[in-house]
Amino acid sequence: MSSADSVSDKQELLSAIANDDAEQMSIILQRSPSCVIESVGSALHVAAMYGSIACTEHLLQESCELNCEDKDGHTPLHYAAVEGDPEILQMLISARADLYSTTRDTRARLMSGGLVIDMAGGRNSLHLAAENGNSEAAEVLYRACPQLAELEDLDGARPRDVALREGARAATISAGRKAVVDLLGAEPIPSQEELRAQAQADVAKGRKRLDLAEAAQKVRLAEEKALNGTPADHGYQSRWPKLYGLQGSDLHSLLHPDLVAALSLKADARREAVFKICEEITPGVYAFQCISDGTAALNQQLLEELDNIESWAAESPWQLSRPNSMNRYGVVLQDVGLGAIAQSLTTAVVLPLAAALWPGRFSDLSDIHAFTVRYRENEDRLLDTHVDSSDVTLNLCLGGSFEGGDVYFHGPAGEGRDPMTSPHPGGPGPCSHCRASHQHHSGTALIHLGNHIHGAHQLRKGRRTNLILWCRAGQKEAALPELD
Ligand SMILES: O=C(O)CCC(=O)C(=O)O
Ligand SMILES: [Fe+2]
Repeated sequence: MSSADSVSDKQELLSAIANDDAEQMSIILQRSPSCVIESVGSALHVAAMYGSIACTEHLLQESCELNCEDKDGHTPLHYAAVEGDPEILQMLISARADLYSTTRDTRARLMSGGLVIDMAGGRNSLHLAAENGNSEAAEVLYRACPQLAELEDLDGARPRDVALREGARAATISAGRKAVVDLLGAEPIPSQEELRAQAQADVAKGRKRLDLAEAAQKVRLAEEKALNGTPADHGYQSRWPKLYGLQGSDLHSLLHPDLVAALSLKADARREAVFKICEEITPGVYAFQCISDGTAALNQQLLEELDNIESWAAESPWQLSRPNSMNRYGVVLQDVGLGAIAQSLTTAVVLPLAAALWPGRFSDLSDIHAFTVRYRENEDRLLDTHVDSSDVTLNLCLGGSFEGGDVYFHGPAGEGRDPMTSPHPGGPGPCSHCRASHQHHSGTALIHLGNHIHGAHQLRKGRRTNLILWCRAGQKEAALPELD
């Protein structure tokens, strides 16, 4: 199957399941039996997530793999518990889904579409129903297996504790969580302050575990990359050598004059000027002209340099690795020796803009993951709905000639019921969760918070390359996020 087929099959499969059209779903699955949605998992995951009864029934009759895991280790039963549809849960339980399967500690580091950035590990489906205040779902699970209520997650919390602690993050405990708490035990409920302190401690513990795992992973990767070296270490001749040592001060002559003028002002005046040059396309997402178009503009140079590296790499034993699992045709800037650009752009543009747009929130953005994404026919052509593993993301269009491929934004994760787990139904057609979309042009950029749910529509024609900077605060303790 060509990658173009797989893109449209994936889209059609999603739409069919979202509409609970079992007949259409089965036609697509017959045509592309291995059609999976990378950010979600199998067709059964999607059916569980959308509460699609006919599709779930059909898949179970076809004896699909009941306990298969998505790439973060979640089973369809987990999805059903998070979404809270009691009927779907009952169907999965009757089909003998594994009730004891638990979540892994998950950090959506690799642009995975999906759940919150740090997810506590060791949670069973009753924990997940409790966490989300899905009382009917909790009841179905508890009746099927009372033992689940006694099991602890990796932070030592049982499902009832999770409902209480999650509830403590909001001003008042929701009716759903309260019903779960009452269902799962009669012991006295600790005060809001105590619960909040426990929730805070759990978040800190979980973050520490994930930080350690991630640090170990970083060391392994850095060792691998050091062995591999950069293209220059292997005799690569650069097309634009100046790019490799680019400093913040060099950028001033390369960025759009209005941006440079705004950023050179002091605090209040800067804030005012920043709001003038940034268009807020939906609350918290801003578009602005970052680089003036023209020949030999910074974005053009970078594009040419990356193309040059790629052509050279094709003929060389040097290994070009890709940025993450959702981007098969991009490049990590650091790997090719271009880390200085990311550093300079962050210091000269991202940090001052973020400080002006989200006052008091960012004083440090020193942890940077910079990479490109490229879409074109017969390669990747879209990006599934996801959140970034960043505090702030800069997305700069380097150029190319293309049609389509707009970026769309749902709401921020954790706000209301915007479906972090739900993929976009496909194409730029109506999507009830979409709040805005942005058409890229060479030199324009978006700046947004990493946890704003978003994705990229399918590119219809041509080729587009964007530079993405995922910027995070160094080691600063982040506050417990408010829920509800
Ligand atoms: O523009 C794109 O294709 C990628 C969009 C994205 O994921 C982002 O802005 O973080
Ligand atoms: Fe993104």
